[in-house]
Amino acid sequence: MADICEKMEELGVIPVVVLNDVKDAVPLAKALVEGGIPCAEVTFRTAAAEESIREIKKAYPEMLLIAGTVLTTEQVDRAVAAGAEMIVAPGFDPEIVDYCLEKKIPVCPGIVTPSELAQAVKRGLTRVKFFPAEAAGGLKMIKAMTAAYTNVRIMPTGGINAKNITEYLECDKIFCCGGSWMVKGDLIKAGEFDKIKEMTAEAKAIAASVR
Ligand SMILES: O=C(O)C(=O)C[C@H](O)[C@H](O)COP(=O)(O)O
Repeated sequence: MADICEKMEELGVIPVVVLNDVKDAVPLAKALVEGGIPCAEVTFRTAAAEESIREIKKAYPEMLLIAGTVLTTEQVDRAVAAGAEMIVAPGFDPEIVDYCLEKKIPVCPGIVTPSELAQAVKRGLTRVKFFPAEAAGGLKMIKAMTAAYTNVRIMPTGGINAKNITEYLECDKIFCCGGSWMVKGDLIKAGEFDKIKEMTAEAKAIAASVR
């Protein structure tokens, strides 16, 4: 878990991807790698997620692949078997978190409130996702909450973009940010992988300028 979180911190930005068609998986991965962010959180919002992770892992074994929107333990197993190295979810589901901890699968659940954060801390987690970040109080909320839970660092996701990511990354309570702005569904659908590469490189440059 520590190695993966370290990698995430180095990257600064985790692209959150929704893939509707497996054929887009490798071109998208290529754009991310060439743009300088060899990482993707592939969300289990679509049926293509599992196979997409498998295809990307085959083509780019060095990429850090995270499974997102994992809502069942069955999806945990499928994601890991396909090559995902970490499980992420939008919310805190004790069943999924405990399942991952028991199987020693790195897990980064979503939290929004101190009560949810307390559940994570109780289980020994020191890295959590804060989702939906902007809608749930953004940086102000993160700073207030982590003042009480000093050992925890946060990955805000939801509403983060090239304009507001700098202020998030400047906060030492934040280890990285998740976001979909550089891998938007319409760009993938239109096959605009050059544009994705360009926006990924821009995201990478912003993160590098802060860290
Ligand atoms: O599905 C998950 O595991 C999530 O936590 C949700 C995603 O991370 C956000 O939907 C990305 O948010 P945007 O960058 O605003 O598009």
